Amino acid sequence: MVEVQHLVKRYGVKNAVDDISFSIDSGEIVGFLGPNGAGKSTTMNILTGYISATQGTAKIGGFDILEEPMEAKKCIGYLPEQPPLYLDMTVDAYLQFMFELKKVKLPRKEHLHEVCALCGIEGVRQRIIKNLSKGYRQRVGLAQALLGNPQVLILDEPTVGLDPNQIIEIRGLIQSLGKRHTIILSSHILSEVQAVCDRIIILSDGRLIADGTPESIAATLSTDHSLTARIEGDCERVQRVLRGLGSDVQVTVEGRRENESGAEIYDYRVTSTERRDLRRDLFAALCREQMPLLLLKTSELTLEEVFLQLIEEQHAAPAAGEAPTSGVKDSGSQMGDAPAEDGLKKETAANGDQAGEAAGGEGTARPSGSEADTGAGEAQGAPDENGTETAVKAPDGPDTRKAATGSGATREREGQSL
Ligand SMILES: Nc1ncnc2c1ncn2[C@@H]1O[C@H](COP(=O)(O)OP(=O)(O)OP(=O)(O)O)[C@@H](O)[C@H]1O
Repeated sequence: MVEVQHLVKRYGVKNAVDDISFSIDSGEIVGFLGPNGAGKSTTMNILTGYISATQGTAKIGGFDILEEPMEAKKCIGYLPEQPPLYLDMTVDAYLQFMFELKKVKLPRKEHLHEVCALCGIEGVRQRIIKNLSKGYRQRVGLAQALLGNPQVLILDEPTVGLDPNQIIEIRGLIQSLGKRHTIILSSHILSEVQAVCDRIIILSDGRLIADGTPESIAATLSTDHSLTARIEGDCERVQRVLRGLGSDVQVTVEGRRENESGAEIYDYRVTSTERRDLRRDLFAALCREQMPLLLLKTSELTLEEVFLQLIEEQHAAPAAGEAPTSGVKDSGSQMGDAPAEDGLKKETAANGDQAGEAAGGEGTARPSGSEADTGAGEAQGAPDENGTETAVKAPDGPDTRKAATGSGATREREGQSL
C-alpha cells in the first residue's frame, strides 16, 4: 500500500530524511516514532506530496506521488499536526466544501453522515469551528481526512495538545479506523505508539534505525535473557531444581523475605548462557516439585528503554560524512537540531502539559488558523447557547490548494517541548 525506497530530503547540507526505505501493507497501523527533528513530518510531507524528495521514491497504492500525484493523493487522507480548518465556517459547511474540493464521487449526504457519525461530530455539524474544543476540532480534521474513504490515513501527531480524555477518545477512534484503513501516525509519545500501533518505525536524525513490533525490536536489542523468579520454599532445594533446567542455566539468589506464616521466599535471577527462553521449563519444574511460583519477570526492555538505547547507539556511531546539524536552516527555529531534542515526550507531557508547545520556537511562524489556540479566537466568539451561530465569512484562512490535498502542514512545531 505504501512503498518508500531510498528517500532523501536535503536542506542545504543537512539531510532531514536520509535514505530511508520501508513498505506498509493494507490494514497496518504504523507509528513513526522519533525525537524532535528526527524527520517524521518531513517523511509524511513527502508521502502526501506536500514537498518533494531530493532522491528516492514514494508510492501510495502503487502510484508514485511525484509522477502520478492525483492518483496517489486520492488514496490518502492527511491530518497535519495543525488541522487545516477554516475557523469561521460551520463544521457542516467546511466538510461540504472539502467534499467538493476533493471531488469525492460518493453520495454526498450519506457519506458526510457516515464520516460525521464515525468521528462523533454529528451533534456539532452546525457549530462554528472556532467555537469547538481542541478535541472536537481534531475530530473535524479527522473527518476531513476521511472524506472519499481513502485507503491510507496519514496522521501527524494526532493527539498533540489534547487533554487526557480527548487523547483516549482520539486513540480509540484511530484504532477503530485501523480496521478499514492503512494508518501511519507520527508521535513522540511512546505509550501512544504502543497502545495504537501494530508496528513502529523509529527515526533519528533522518535515519530509520528500527522497524518492527515493539517486542521484536526489544528482543533484538536485549542482551540479557534472564528471569527474576520469586519462589516459596527451601532455598537450597529451589536452587537445585532451577539448576536442573540445564547445564547452561545460572542461578543467583537476590533477596529473601517471609510470608505471614513464616515460610521462606527468595528472589532468584535465572539466566541461560545460551539465551534460551526458560519460562515454560521453569514453570513445569516448579509445579512438579510443588514449589509455589509467586512472581516471574523477564528482563525485556520496555519501549522507552529500546528507544533510548537506539538513539544512544546511533549518536555513539555517527555515519561517515554525516552533515553537521548546524547546517542551513529555514525560517523556523532549529530547536529540533539541538542535542536536547533527543529527550522523550512522555505520557505525562501528553496529559495536558503542553506548555512548551505554546511557547513556540524562535522565528516560528504561526499560521492564521492557530490563533484560537492562544485563546484569541475564543474571545472573539463565544458559543451561542441559543444555537444561532452562523458562518460569518467565506474561507480566507489556509491555502485552499493545500487544504484540498490535505497538505496544510506548517513548520510551526519546531518549538515543541520535549
Ligand atoms: N523547510 C525546512 N528547511 C530547513 N530545515 C528543515 C525544514 N523542514 C524541516 N527541517 C529540518 O529537518 C529536520 C527534520 O524535521 P521534521 O519536522 O521532519 O522532524 P520531526 O521528526 O517531525 O520533528 P517533530 O517531532 O519536532 O515534529 C529538522 O532538523 C528540521 O529542522
